[in-house]
Amino acid sequence: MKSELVLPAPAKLNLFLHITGRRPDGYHALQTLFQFLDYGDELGFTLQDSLALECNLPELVNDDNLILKAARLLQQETGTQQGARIRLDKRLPMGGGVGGGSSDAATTLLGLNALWDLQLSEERLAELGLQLGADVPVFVRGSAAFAEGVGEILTPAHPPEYWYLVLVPDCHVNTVKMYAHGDLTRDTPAIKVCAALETYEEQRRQNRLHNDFEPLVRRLYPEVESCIRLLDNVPNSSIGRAMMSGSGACVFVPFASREQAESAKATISSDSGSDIEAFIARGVNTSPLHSTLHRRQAVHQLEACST
Ligand SMILES: C[C@@](CO)(OP(=O)(O)O)[C@H](O)COP(=O)(O)OP(=O)(O)OC[C@H]1O[C@@H](n2ccc(N)nc2=O)[C@H](O)[C@@H]1O
Ligand SMILES: Nc1ncnc2c1ncn2[C@@H]1O[C@H](COP(=O)(O)OP(=O)(O)O)[C@@H](O)[C@H]1O
Repeated sequence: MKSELVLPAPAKLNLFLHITGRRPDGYHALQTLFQFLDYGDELGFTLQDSLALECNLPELVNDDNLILKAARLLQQETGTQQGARIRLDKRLPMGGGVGGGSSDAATTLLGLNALWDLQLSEERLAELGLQLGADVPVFVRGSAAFAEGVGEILTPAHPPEYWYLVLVPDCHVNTVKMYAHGDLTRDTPAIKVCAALETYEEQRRQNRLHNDFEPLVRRLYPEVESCIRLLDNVPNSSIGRAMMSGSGACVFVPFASREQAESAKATISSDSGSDIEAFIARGVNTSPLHSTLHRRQAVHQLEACST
Protein backbone atom coordinates (compact mmCIF):
# COMPACT_ATOMS: atom_id res chain seq x y z
CA MET A 1 0.00 0.00 0.00
CA LYS A 2 1.23 3.52 -0.83
CA SER A 3 2.19 5.60 2.18
CA GLU A 4 0.45 8.85 3.09
CA LEU A 5 2.40 12.06 3.67
CA VAL A 6 0.64 13.64 6.68
CA LEU A 7 1.18 17.38 7.21
CA PRO A 8 -0.36 20.06 9.44
CA ALA A 9 -2.05 23.24 8.16
CA PRO A 10 -1.75 25.54 11.18
CA ALA A 11 -3.90 28.54 12.02
CA LYS A 12 -2.54 32.10 12.19
CA LEU A 13 -3.34 35.07 14.34
CA ASN A 14 -3.01 38.70 13.31
CA LEU A 15 -1.47 40.10 16.53
CA PHE A 16 -2.27 43.56 15.18
CA LEU A 17 -3.63 44.68 11.84
CA HIS A 18 -3.46 48.16 10.30
CA ILE A 19 -5.03 49.10 6.98
CA THR A 20 -2.87 51.87 5.56
CA GLY A 21 -4.53 52.49 2.20
CA ARG A 22 -6.33 51.12 -0.82
CA ARG A 23 -4.53 50.26 -4.07
CA PRO A 24 -5.86 51.10 -7.54
CA ASP A 25 -6.75 47.38 -8.02
CA GLY A 26 -9.09 47.53 -5.00
CA TYR A 27 -6.82 45.50 -2.70
CA HIS A 28 -5.87 47.07 0.62
CA ALA A 29 -2.37 47.88 1.84
CA LEU A 30 -1.80 46.29 5.25
CA GLN A 31 0.70 46.21 8.06
CA THR A 32 0.13 43.19 10.24
CA LEU A 33 2.00 40.85 12.55
CA PHE A 34 1.38 37.17 11.77
CA GLN A 35 2.07 34.40 14.26
CA PHE A 36 1.17 30.71 13.82
CA LEU A 37 -0.71 28.51 16.27
CA ASP A 38 0.21 24.91 17.07
CA TYR A 39 -3.37 23.99 16.16
CA GLY A 40 -4.98 23.54 12.78
CA ASP A 41 -6.22 21.27 10.00
CA GLU A 42 -4.47 18.08 8.94
CA LEU A 43 -3.84 17.05 5.34
CA GLY A 44 -2.75 13.67 3.98
CA PHE A 45 -1.25 13.19 0.49
CA THR A 46 -1.06 9.82 -1.32
CA LEU A 47 0.30 9.34 -4.85
CA GLN A 48 -2.22 8.25 -7.47
CA ASP A 49 -2.92 8.99 -11.16
CA SER A 50 -5.65 11.60 -10.78
CA LEU A 51 -6.44 14.41 -8.31
CA ALA A 52 -9.09 13.78 -5.66
CA LEU A 53 -10.08 15.47 -2.41
CA GLU A 54 -11.69 13.77 0.60
CA CYS A 55 -12.88 15.66 3.65
CA ASN A 56 -14.61 15.05 6.98
CA LEU A 57 -16.93 17.92 5.91
CA PRO A 58 -18.23 16.71 2.52
CA GLU A 59 -19.58 20.18 1.59
CA LEU A 60 -15.94 21.33 1.30
CA VAL A 61 -15.26 18.93 -1.57
CA ASN A 62 -15.77 21.17 -4.58
CA ASP A 63 -13.70 22.80 -7.34
CA ASP A 64 -13.45 26.07 -5.42
CA ASN A 65 -11.58 24.44 -2.57
CA LEU A 66 -8.19 26.13 -2.32
CA ILE A 67 -6.53 22.71 -1.94
CA LEU A 68 -7.63 21.62 -5.43
CA LYS A 69 -6.81 25.08 -6.82
CA ALA A 70 -3.30 24.83 -5.36
CA ALA A 71 -2.79 21.31 -6.75
CA ARG A 72 -3.93 22.35 -10.25
CA LEU A 73 -1.73 25.44 -10.16
CA LEU A 74 1.29 23.22 -9.42
CA GLN A 75 0.35 20.84 -12.26
CA GLN A 76 0.07 23.79 -14.67
CA GLU A 77 3.31 25.37 -13.47
CA THR A 78 5.41 22.19 -13.81
CA GLY A 79 3.52 20.18 -16.43
CA THR A 80 3.58 17.16 -14.14
CA GLN A 81 1.15 14.37 -15.00
CA GLN A 82 1.14 13.06 -11.42
CA GLY A 83 -1.98 13.07 -9.26
CA ALA A 84 -2.79 12.59 -5.59
CA ARG A 85 -5.50 11.61 -3.19
CA ILE A 86 -5.68 14.48 -0.70
CA ARG A 87 -7.38 13.96 2.65
CA LEU A 88 -8.46 17.02 4.61
CA ASP A 89 -9.34 16.78 8.29
CA LYS A 90 -11.02 20.19 8.81
CA ARG A 91 -10.71 21.46 12.39
CA LEU A 92 -10.36 25.23 11.96
CA PRO A 93 -13.44 27.46 11.94
CA MET A 94 -14.26 28.66 8.44
CA GLY A 95 -14.37 32.39 7.82
CA GLY A 96 -12.84 32.71 11.26
CA GLY A 97 -9.94 35.03 10.48
CA VAL A 98 -7.46 32.30 11.43
CA GLY A 99 -6.54 31.52 7.82
CA GLY A 100 -7.67 27.89 7.47
CA GLY A 101 -8.25 27.97 3.71
CA SER A 102 -4.97 29.81 3.04
CA SER A 103 -3.06 27.41 5.27
CA ASP A 104 -4.59 24.38 3.52
CA ALA A 105 -3.45 25.88 0.20
CA ALA A 106 0.11 26.43 1.47
CA THR A 107 0.33 22.89 2.91
CA THR A 108 -0.84 21.55 -0.45
CA LEU A 109 1.85 23.53 -2.32
CA LEU A 110 4.64 22.31 -0.01
CA GLY A 111 3.21 18.80 0.35
CA LEU A 112 2.81 18.12 -3.38
CA ASN A 113 6.15 19.78 -4.14
CA ALA A 114 7.66 17.04 -1.91
CA LEU A 115 5.37 14.16 -2.97
CA TRP A 116 5.82 14.87 -6.69
CA ASP A 117 9.53 15.74 -6.25
CA LEU A 118 9.06 19.01 -8.16
CA GLN A 119 11.97 20.85 -6.50
CA LEU A 120 10.30 24.26 -6.72
CA SER A 121 11.88 26.84 -4.41
CA GLU A 122 9.95 28.21 -1.45
CA GLU A 123 10.16 31.62 -3.14
CA ARG A 124 8.40 30.31 -6.26
CA LEU A 125 5.82 28.48 -4.14
CA ALA A 126 5.10 31.75 -2.28
CA GLU A 127 4.60 33.53 -5.64
CA LEU A 128 2.20 30.80 -6.73
CA GLY A 129 0.48 31.00 -3.34
CA LEU A 130 -0.14 34.72 -3.77
CA GLN A 131 -2.24 33.88 -6.87
CA LEU A 132 -4.51 31.87 -4.56
CA GLY A 133 -4.84 34.41 -1.74
CA ALA A 134 -3.04 37.27 0.00
CA ASP A 135 -2.53 35.22 3.17
CA VAL A 136 -1.00 32.15 1.47
CA PRO A 137 2.66 33.38 1.21
CA VAL A 138 3.21 33.67 4.99
CA PHE A 139 2.08 30.04 5.41
CA VAL A 140 4.44 28.96 2.59
CA ARG A 141 7.38 30.82 4.18
CA GLY A 142 6.64 29.42 7.63
CA SER A 143 8.09 32.18 9.76
CA ALA A 144 6.12 34.56 11.99
CA ALA A 145 6.35 37.86 10.19
CA PHE A 146 5.58 41.53 9.94
CA ALA A 147 3.66 41.73 6.66
CA GLU A 148 3.15 44.63 4.30
CA GLY A 149 1.79 45.04 0.76
CA VAL A 150 -1.39 42.96 0.63
CA GLY A 151 0.23 40.64 3.16
CA GLU A 152 2.98 39.20 0.94
CA ILE A 153 5.99 41.40 1.79
CA LEU A 154 7.34 39.59 4.81
CA THR A 155 9.94 40.45 7.44
CA PRO A 156 10.54 37.55 9.88
CA ALA A 157 9.54 38.43 13.45
CA HIS A 158 9.92 36.85 16.90
CA PRO A 159 7.02 37.93 19.12
CA PRO A 160 6.75 36.10 22.49
CA GLU A 161 5.19 32.63 22.11
CA TYR A 162 2.24 32.99 24.48
CA TRP A 163 -0.65 30.59 24.97
CA TYR A 164 -3.93 31.79 23.50
CA LEU A 165 -7.52 31.12 24.37
CA VAL A 166 -9.43 31.55 21.10
CA LEU A 167 -13.20 31.96 21.07
CA VAL A 168 -15.13 31.17 17.90
CA PRO A 169 -18.22 33.43 17.76
CA ASP A 170 -21.23 31.75 16.22
CA CYS A 171 -21.20 33.79 13.00
CA HIS A 172 -19.36 33.95 9.67
CA VAL A 173 -17.74 37.25 8.78
CA ASN A 174 -17.39 37.75 5.04
CA THR A 175 -13.86 39.11 4.40
CA VAL A 176 -14.72 40.60 0.99
CA LYS A 177 -17.71 42.51 2.43
CA MET A 178 -15.66 43.84 5.34
CA TYR A 179 -12.89 45.08 3.00
CA ALA A 180 -15.54 46.77 0.83
CA HIS A 181 -17.46 48.37 3.73
CA GLY A 182 -17.78 52.16 3.67
CA ASP A 183 -17.07 52.50 7.41
CA LEU A 184 -13.79 50.57 7.39
CA THR A 185 -10.80 52.61 8.63
CA ARG A 186 -8.29 52.64 5.78
CA ASP A 187 -5.96 55.46 6.76
CA THR A 188 -3.91 54.21 9.68
CA PRO A 189 -0.48 55.86 9.29
CA ALA A 190 2.20 53.44 8.10
CA ILE A 191 4.83 52.51 10.68
CA LYS A 192 8.45 51.49 10.15
CA VAL A 193 9.10 47.76 10.36
CA CYS A 194 11.96 48.03 12.88
CA ALA A 195 9.95 50.33 15.16
CA ALA A 196 6.93 48.00 14.91
CA LEU A 197 8.97 44.97 15.92
CA GLU A 198 11.01 46.69 18.61
CA THR A 199 8.01 48.21 20.36
CA TYR A 200 5.54 45.34 19.85
CA GLU A 201 5.73 43.82 23.34
CA GLU A 202 5.62 47.21 25.09
CA GLN A 203 2.59 48.24 23.00
CA ARG A 204 0.92 44.92 23.78
CA ARG A 205 1.48 45.35 27.53
CA GLN A 206 -0.02 48.82 27.36
CA ASN A 207 -3.03 47.51 25.40
CA ARG A 208 -2.16 49.79 22.51
CA LEU A 209 -2.29 47.22 19.69
CA HIS A 210 -5.30 47.32 17.38
CA ASN A 211 -7.01 45.67 14.45
CA ASP A 212 -8.70 48.09 12.03
CA PHE A 213 -11.46 45.56 11.25
CA GLU A 214 -12.43 45.17 14.90
CA PRO A 215 -14.67 48.23 15.57
CA LEU A 216 -16.66 47.58 12.38
CA VAL A 217 -17.05 43.84 12.96
CA ARG A 218 -18.00 44.35 16.64
CA ARG A 219 -20.71 46.77 15.53
CA LEU A 220 -22.08 44.51 12.77
CA TYR A 221 -21.79 41.17 14.58
CA PRO A 222 -23.10 41.16 18.20
CA GLU A 223 -21.68 37.63 18.58
CA VAL A 224 -18.15 39.03 18.19
CA GLU A 225 -18.86 41.92 20.56
CA SER A 226 -20.16 39.59 23.26
CA CYS A 227 -17.18 37.19 22.96
CA ILE A 228 -14.73 40.09 23.38
CA ARG A 229 -16.67 41.34 26.42
CA LEU A 230 -16.74 37.84 27.83
CA LEU A 231 -12.95 37.50 27.57
CA ASP A 232 -12.33 40.96 29.01
CA ASN A 233 -14.86 40.81 31.84
CA VAL A 234 -14.59 37.30 33.26
CA PRO A 235 -11.91 37.30 35.98
CA ASN A 236 -8.89 35.45 34.62
CA SER A 237 -5.13 35.66 34.58
CA SER A 238 -4.72 36.79 30.98
CA ILE A 239 -1.76 39.04 30.27
CA GLY A 240 -3.50 41.33 27.81
CA ARG A 241 -6.88 42.28 26.48
CA ALA A 242 -8.93 40.36 23.93
CA MET A 243 -8.47 41.14 20.23
CA MET A 244 -9.96 39.93 16.98
CA SER A 245 -7.88 38.10 14.35
CA GLY A 246 -7.98 39.19 10.68
CA SER A 247 -11.43 40.18 9.47
CA GLY A 248 -12.97 38.05 12.24
CA ALA A 249 -14.80 36.38 13.64
CA CYS A 250 -12.34 34.65 16.06
CA VAL A 251 -11.15 36.56 19.13
CA PHE A 252 -8.13 35.69 21.25
CA VAL A 253 -6.47 36.56 24.53
CA PRO A 254 -2.89 35.70 25.65
CA PHE A 255 -1.76 33.76 28.75
CA ALA A 256 1.65 32.96 30.16
CA SER A 257 0.85 29.22 30.49
CA ARG A 258 -1.46 26.55 29.14
CA GLU A 259 -2.83 25.93 32.65
CA GLN A 260 -3.94 29.55 32.99
CA ALA A 261 -5.60 29.45 29.57
CA GLU A 262 -7.36 26.17 30.50
CA SER A 263 -8.63 27.60 33.76
CA ALA A 264 -9.95 30.77 32.02
CA LYS A 265 -11.71 28.56 29.45
CA ALA A 266 -13.36 26.57 32.25
CA THR A 267 -14.41 29.77 34.07
CA ILE A 268 -15.87 31.26 30.93
CA SER A 269 -17.95 28.20 30.10
CA SER A 270 -19.25 27.81 33.67
CA ASP A 271 -19.86 31.55 34.34
CA SER A 272 -21.45 32.38 31.02
CA GLY A 273 -23.42 29.14 30.96
CA SER A 274 -22.87 29.20 27.21
CA ASP A 275 -21.41 26.65 24.87
CA ILE A 276 -19.29 29.02 22.80
CA GLU A 277 -16.77 27.07 20.74
CA ALA A 278 -13.24 27.64 22.02
CA PHE A 279 -9.76 26.22 21.70
CA ILE A 280 -6.37 26.73 23.32
CA ALA A 281 -3.17 26.84 21.33
CA ARG A 282 0.36 28.12 21.62
CA GLY A 283 1.59 30.95 19.42
CA VAL A 284 4.66 29.69 17.54
CA ASN A 285 7.16 31.56 15.37
CA THR A 286 8.04 28.56 13.19
CA SER A 287 5.11 27.01 11.39
CA PRO A 288 4.33 23.42 12.51
CA LEU A 289 4.24 22.61 8.77
CA HIS A 290 7.91 23.55 8.41
CA SER A 291 8.89 21.78 11.65
CA THR A 292 7.25 18.59 10.32
CA LEU A 293 8.90 18.89 6.88
CA HIS A 294 12.33 19.49 8.45
CA ARG A 295 11.95 16.40 10.69
CA ARG A 296 10.95 14.33 7.65
CA GLN A 297 13.98 15.62 5.70
CA ALA A 298 16.30 14.78 8.61
CA VAL A 299 14.91 11.21 8.79
CA HIS A 300 15.45 10.79 5.02
CA GLN A 301 19.03 12.03 5.31
CA LEU A 302 19.71 9.60 8.16
CA GLU A 303 18.24 6.72 6.14
CA ALA A 304 20.38 7.69 3.12
CA CYS A 305 23.54 7.74 5.32
CA SER A 306 22.84 4.31 6.82
CA THR A 307 22.30 2.52 3.45
C1 LIG B 1 -8.09 39.90 6.46
C2 LIG B 1 -6.96 38.93 6.37
C3 LIG B 1 -5.79 39.39 7.27
O1 LIG B 1 -4.77 38.45 7.39
O2 LIG B 1 -7.24 37.61 6.83
P1 LIG B 1 -8.61 36.75 7.08
O3 LIG B 1 -9.54 37.49 7.94
O4 LIG B 1 -9.19 36.46 5.72
O5 LIG B 1 -8.11 35.48 7.74
C4 LIG B 1 -6.43 38.86 4.91
O6 LIG B 1 -6.03 40.15 4.44
C5 LIG B 1 -7.37 38.26 3.91
O7 LIG B 1 -6.58 37.60 2.98
P2 LIG B 1 -7.20 36.45 2.02
O8 LIG B 1 -8.37 35.83 2.70
O9 LIG B 1 -6.07 35.56 1.60
O10 LIG B 1 -7.71 37.36 0.85
P3 LIG B 1 -7.85 37.03 -0.72
O11 LIG B 1 -8.51 35.71 -0.88
O12 LIG B 1 -6.55 37.28 -1.42
O13 LIG B 1 -8.84 38.19 -1.16
C6 LIG B 1 -10.22 38.16 -0.95
C7 LIG B 1 -10.72 39.57 -1.17
O14 LIG B 1 -10.39 40.39 -0.03
C8 LIG B 1 -10.02 41.69 -0.44
N1 LIG B 1 -8.64 41.96 0.02
C9 LIG B 1 -7.83 40.95 0.43
C10 LIG B 1 -6.56 41.23 0.91
C11 LIG B 1 -6.14 42.57 0.95
N2 LIG B 1 -4.93 42.92 1.40
N3 LIG B 1 -6.96 43.57 0.51
C12 LIG B 1 -8.21 43.28 0.06
O15 LIG B 1 -8.94 44.19 -0.30
C13 LIG B 1 -10.16 41.74 -1.94
O16 LIG B 1 -11.47 42.23 -2.22
C14 LIG B 1 -10.11 40.29 -2.35
O17 LIG B 1 -10.82 40.04 -3.54
N1 LIG C 1 -9.67 24.37 2.21
C1 LIG C 1 -10.55 25.31 2.61
N2 LIG C 1 -10.87 25.42 3.90
C2 LIG C 1 -11.73 26.39 4.31
N3 LIG C 1 -12.36 27.25 3.50
C3 LIG C 1 -12.07 27.19 2.20
C4 LIG C 1 -11.16 26.22 1.71
N4 LIG C 1 -11.07 26.41 0.39
C5 LIG C 1 -11.90 27.43 0.08
N5 LIG C 1 -12.51 27.90 1.16
C6 LIG C 1 -13.46 29.05 1.19
O1 LIG C 1 -12.82 30.16 1.82
C7 LIG C 1 -13.69 30.78 2.77
C8 LIG C 1 -12.94 31.41 3.95
O2 LIG C 1 -11.87 30.60 4.29
P1 LIG C 1 -11.09 30.56 5.67
O3 LIG C 1 -9.65 30.46 5.34
O4 LIG C 1 -11.62 29.51 6.53
O5 LIG C 1 -11.42 31.95 6.33
P2 LIG C 1 -10.49 33.01 7.02
O6 LIG C 1 -9.49 33.47 5.96
O7 LIG C 1 -11.42 34.11 7.45
O8 LIG C 1 -9.83 32.34 8.16
C9 LIG C 1 -14.61 29.65 3.23
O9 LIG C 1 -15.86 30.15 3.65
C10 LIG C 1 -14.71 28.77 1.98
O10 LIG C 1 -15.80 29.21 1.17
